[in-house]
Amino acid sequence: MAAQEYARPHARLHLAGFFGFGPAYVWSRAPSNDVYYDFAAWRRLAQTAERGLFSTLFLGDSQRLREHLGRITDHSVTGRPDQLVLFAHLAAVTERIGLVATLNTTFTDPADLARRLATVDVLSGGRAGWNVVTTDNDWTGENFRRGGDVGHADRYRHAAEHLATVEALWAAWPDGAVPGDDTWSVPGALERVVRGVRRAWPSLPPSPQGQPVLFQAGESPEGRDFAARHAEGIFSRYLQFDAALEFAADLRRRLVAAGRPDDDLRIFPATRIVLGDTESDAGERARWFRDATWSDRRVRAVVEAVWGHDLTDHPVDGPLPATDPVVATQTITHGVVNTSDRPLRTAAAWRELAEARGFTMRELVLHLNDTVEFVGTPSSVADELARYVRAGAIDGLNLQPNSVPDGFDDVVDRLVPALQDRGVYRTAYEGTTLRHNLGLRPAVARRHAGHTVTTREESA
Ligand SMILES: Cc1cc2nc3c(=O)[nH]c(=O)nc-3n(C[C@H](O)[C@H](O)[C@H](O)COP(=O)(O)O)c2cc1C
Repeated sequence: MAAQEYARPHARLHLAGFFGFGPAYVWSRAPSNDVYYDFAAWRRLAQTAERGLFSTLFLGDSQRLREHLGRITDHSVTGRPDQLVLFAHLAAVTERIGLVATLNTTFTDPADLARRLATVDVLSGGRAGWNVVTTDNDWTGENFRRGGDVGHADRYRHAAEHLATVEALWAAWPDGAVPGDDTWSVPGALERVVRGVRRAWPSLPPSPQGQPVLFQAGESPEGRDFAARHAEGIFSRYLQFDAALEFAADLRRRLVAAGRPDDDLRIFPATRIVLGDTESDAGERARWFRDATWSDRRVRAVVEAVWGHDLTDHPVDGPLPATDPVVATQTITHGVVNTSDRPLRTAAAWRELAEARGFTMRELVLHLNDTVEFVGTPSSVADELARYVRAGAIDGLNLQPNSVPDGFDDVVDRLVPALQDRGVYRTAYEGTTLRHNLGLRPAVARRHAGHTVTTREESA
């Protein structure tokens, strides 16, 4: 496609330093798992990302250790530091990069979350973001007073109410009002937020970006509509080119239906990038990362999660087990990657696929976990990313480092200059806030003068 034929010939790519929790080379081959709790490693990653003019850091969340066959497992990252505490530290050693935390609306309290997020936003000079998730499992719920699972529709209803309260609290402190100033201390200057029969008061003034930037992650029609109504960014799963284009078009339609401009939201799927001196060098590195990520033990764990019992003696380079899954012990609450609540059906589908394609157990698991990655020379990867961005398929990437703590080095040193040469990447931060650097308008909830502060009429 010639440059002038693109839907957005002048669009620019945003990079986000992302840390997921699936099976990953990054944690399995790091000098030790302790690197996840080592501040020096986080600082190095954050400062490298900022040197590479990344728009933001972006952390996923999981609030409970995972289980496999009834026992705590280390097949995925074990434990995660509290994101806002980590970001408070990282804000002190960075200047411009954004700090987007994934926090759920199902198990948190709005006033508490509003205050903690506003604290990071104010202390970082307006660099905070909130990836609003609903968290869809009861094994996370077990760690919270609210407990258990909440049905899908209820989760989104609850999320809308939670978010409305948080935004009302953020908006209730008048812009420019300073403690000590007469306009601030007079009764009624600070607005009270009424939520049901309860009252809440704001804790902090707004940061230079007004309020944290809102992201959303959830892909059902309800999730997409929630994003179209409230969010300014979305963490998506769609990266195959046509699927990404279709997803973007669907979201733009929903934005317009929600009364917003169709360029009001940034789309960030997650991926990895593997660079090499030649295409074949890059391909070899990608295969090496894949093999290092998918140890025999991890391959077996994916199958065990469906079959429901230990398969230690089953060779991973042979066919799937001939026996059927042990149905009774397998439920979605086990919380291991790829868990299924319909083991017999999943096993039948996997067998059919493996037989049709002649897959061993390992080949099947690799096939099922095959995600779109950008593998090539800096120049070929930059060309491909420019195509995605200019066609309007994506706005940014949640980029997983391939190793810790040096995982962003080659992207920053080799890919970023190639993207800049093509005019598809910034050469300096445009501003000091995350909102400014993502090219966003004021938050949806703050657009209209005299925005609503009261989320529900106070009952008598
Ligand atoms: C790309 C993506 C990333 C997500 N990341 C998280 C996460 O880090 N933590 C979390 O608790 N839930 C996460 N979720 C779960 C969602 O918040 C939501 O509960 C789930 O996707 C079910 O909603 P849906 O049917 O609208 O997709 C993620 C969902 C998607 C699609």
